[in-house]
Amino acid sequence: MAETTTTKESEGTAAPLHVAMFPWLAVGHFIPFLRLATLLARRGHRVSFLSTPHNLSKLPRIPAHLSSLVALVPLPFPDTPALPPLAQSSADVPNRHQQLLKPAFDALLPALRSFLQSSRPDWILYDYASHWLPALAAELRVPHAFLSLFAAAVLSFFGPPRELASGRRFQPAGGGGGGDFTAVPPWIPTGSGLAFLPHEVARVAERSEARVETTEDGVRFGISIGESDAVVVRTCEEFEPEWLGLLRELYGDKPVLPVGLLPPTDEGDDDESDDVEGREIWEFIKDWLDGQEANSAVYVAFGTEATLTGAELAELALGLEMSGLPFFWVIRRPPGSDRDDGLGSLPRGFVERVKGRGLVHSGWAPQAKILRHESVGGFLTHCGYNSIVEGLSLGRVLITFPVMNEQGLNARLLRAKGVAVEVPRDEMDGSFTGESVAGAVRLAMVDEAGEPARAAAREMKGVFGNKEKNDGYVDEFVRYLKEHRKPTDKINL
Ligand SMILES: O=c1ccn([C@@H]2O[C@H](COP(=O)(O)OP(=O)(O)O[C@H]3O[C@H](CO)[C@@H](O)[C@H](O)[C@H]3O)[C@@H](O)[C@H]2O)c(=O)[nH]1
Repeated sequence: MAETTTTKESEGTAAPLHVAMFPWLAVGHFIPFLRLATLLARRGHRVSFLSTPHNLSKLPRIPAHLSSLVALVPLPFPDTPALPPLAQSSADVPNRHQQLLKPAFDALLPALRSFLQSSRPDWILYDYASHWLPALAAELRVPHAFLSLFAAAVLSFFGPPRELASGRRFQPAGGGGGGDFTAVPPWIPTGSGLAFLPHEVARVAERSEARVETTEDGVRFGISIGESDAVVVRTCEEFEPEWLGLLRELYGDKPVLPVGLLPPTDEGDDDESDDVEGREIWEFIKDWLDGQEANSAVYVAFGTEATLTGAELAELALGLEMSGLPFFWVIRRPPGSDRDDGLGSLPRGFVERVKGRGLVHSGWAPQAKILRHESVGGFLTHCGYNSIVEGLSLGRVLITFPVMNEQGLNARLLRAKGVAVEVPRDEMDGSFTGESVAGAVRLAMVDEAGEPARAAAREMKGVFGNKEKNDGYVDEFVRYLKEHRKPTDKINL
């Protein structure tokens, strides 16, 4: 085939970029990708945000004045009879069936290829799961960067990309692999304590129950990192200097670029509640928050993927009741069930007993807005990275209750940074008592012994919530993208 070389209209560092973004099928991934999309659009760059139609229809609103710069590009979701209708993201699928989404995600490759061939973006930013994307982008000569929604400490824990891509890192240590996730790996300082607890590993293993023939996550990670042109990490030098340093050593020549923490802004970029129902929910919550004293209430939420067992919900409820403190608790509706509001496991009479002091909400709640309310002092969280960023960007002390994925590592990182109090649990089976919840909540929120954690969390606001610093990282990232875009565009005819 003949190859012609054309000069791009956009050539030169002054011209705006066209950046494609392709997140994994998870709400906790759409939100930060979209936040970065908005930040690029604010700087005059064009973004193509690629996902499946149902996921795109549920994204938070893009500010009206930027919407012409952010194109939502639908990629048809393949027919997957094993999944419930319209289940196109991890929030719609129970944990044990999560892996069913992977083959469906992989089947988006041909549509992505067509998009890249016809649109020829300057860059594509992709997530950990599309291990096939770097080869595709390289073939089409599209610069491609892996956008890590995981902290540098977490990436460091998983180790060098070659080891990950070989599949050895995620194999049990006894079977010849390096995968004892409960041990601090040899390339990490032992004193860091960065490792999973046995019960956290068991929760992750639940996923294998569905027995889906698909590339395992470690391999996806390894190839996504190893074959990228650059690794972009949602973090900053001020929060993770030691881990960014180690990551650069582990990744060799690969550029490692911190993009800042991508916190929610108070400029309405994350305003999900522009529909009537959303506005009503917020009014209701705000009324309750307005009635609490400043810094007094605990916000309790576990993200979009974790489903707690009935026993865990019941014990948490007892703990919140025993703490004697005001709380606002968001309970997620179990995926795949229209009628179950998730409240059935709460102890009998609990809602009435805590009435006035504690409020339980079933379903979606505007988390970023709630955390911004001055009544909220602390956040009992599953340690999803978005929740951590949102809480610390407002200086809220964290009470950690990791459930799955990398959340255990996040909890260890927060403990090392001194900004959190972890709910004590049995290391082997994860069990805990209401007393341990109440103790952790009171320590974080009111006890004198918890003041250092509260002070450290307040201080983190200056890092996580620092607009100027975070903007600086995005500016630096944009500069890199501009400097490393392809000056000419080769088109195969
Ligand atoms: O009722 C809700 C529920 C969630 N959110 C928002 O949804 C996001 C949830 O993100 P996160 O806190 O990270 O939780 P998950 O979506 O459960 O997190 C998944 O994605 C994260 C980022 O990769 C990982 O750290 C987690 O382990 C993984 O479970 C946040 O922006 C929340 O503000 C709401 O606004 N309202």
